[in-house]
Amino acid sequence: MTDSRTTFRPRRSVLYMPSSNARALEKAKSIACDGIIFDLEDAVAPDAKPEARESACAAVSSGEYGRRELVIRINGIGTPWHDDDMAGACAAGPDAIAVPKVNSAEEVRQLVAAMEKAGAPERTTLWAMVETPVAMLHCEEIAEASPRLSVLVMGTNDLVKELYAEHVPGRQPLLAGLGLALLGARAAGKAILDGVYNDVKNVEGFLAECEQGRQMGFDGKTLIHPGQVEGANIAFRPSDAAVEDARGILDAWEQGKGTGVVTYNRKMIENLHVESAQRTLTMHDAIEALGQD
Ligand SMILES: CC(C)(COP(=O)(O)OP(=O)(O)OC[C@H]1O[C@@H](n2cnc3c(N)ncnc32)[C@H](O)[C@@H]1OP(=O)(O)O)[C@@H](O)C(=O)NCCC(=O)NCCSC(=O)C[C@H](O)C(=O)O
Ligand SMILES: [Mg+2]
Repeated sequence: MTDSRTTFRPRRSVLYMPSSNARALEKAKSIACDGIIFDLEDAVAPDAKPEARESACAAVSSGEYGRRELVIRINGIGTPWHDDDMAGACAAGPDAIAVPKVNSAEEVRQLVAAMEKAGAPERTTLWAMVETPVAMLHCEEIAEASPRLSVLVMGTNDLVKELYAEHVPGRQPLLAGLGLALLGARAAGKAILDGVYNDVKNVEGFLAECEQGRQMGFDGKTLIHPGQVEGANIAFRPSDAAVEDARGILDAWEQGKGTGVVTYNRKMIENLHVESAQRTLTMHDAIEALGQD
């Protein structure tokens, strides 16, 4: 269904919002994020869950969020709200349904079967949140369990909790998990989003984490506050220099046609660099087509 190697949808900035927060739901219509996750899980108190579910489904059906990718994060398998959330989300037909704490390929297949049984539209994909040690150790099989699964999402708060680790600059305690999840997603040809940065007032720390996430290979970052959107949009788009380099590489390759290896800016260029350059330009064009930033 979706293969991040052959299709590209910008997911630089994907903003969570509590679906119980009417002001946030309204504000998000004008926030320049690539995607919105209407949360029914951790950001919503148990008493508020039924009303939040209705609000999230109404928001998705409203057509008022423009070109943004709309995702409903339902409560996890085994919780008292899961079945009603799944039924409501499938009827609303968002771009995707995100499910927290997915731990195995079997759970992915169970979720996809539930989506089919509930009549989710074909275009609604599954996003699996990976946020436990057991998920880190099974990311490849989770990612490849179904063509309907399009995106893995890091849940770094839960992962820190489960590891008895700490949130520190540079995220050393999380690097093994982040790396395993990236390997699993890419091996299966799926997109993968980095986790959230909790300190909403710490711009420097946030931007450093965006930079790290992009360097590692994440497609974008999940966010918790509107103030984080612009930084993520810039960090995860190809820079002007990267676009110029990509064009230069393609030109140099074209001129040296048939030689198998050329140089550009004194550096060796082989077919693999040409493929990377093409990906950079595909990303650039897709972001330009959004008509913002
Ligand atoms: C973190 C917040 C609680 C901060 O809230 P607040 O102090 O009210 O922020 P501001 O006063 O600066 O808000 C300014 C305006 O922006 C709107 N706003 C705030 N956050 C959002 C948002 N996420 N989406 C849309 N709009 C938002 C406010 O309503 C203000 O609007 P206005 O009054 O009209 O000017 C808060 O930002 C927040 O609740 N964030 C989301 C929290 C959330 O969704 N958490 C769950 C997901 S994170 C997670 O669990 C990941 C994973 O599972 C893991 O394990 O890591
Ligand atoms: Mg979580």
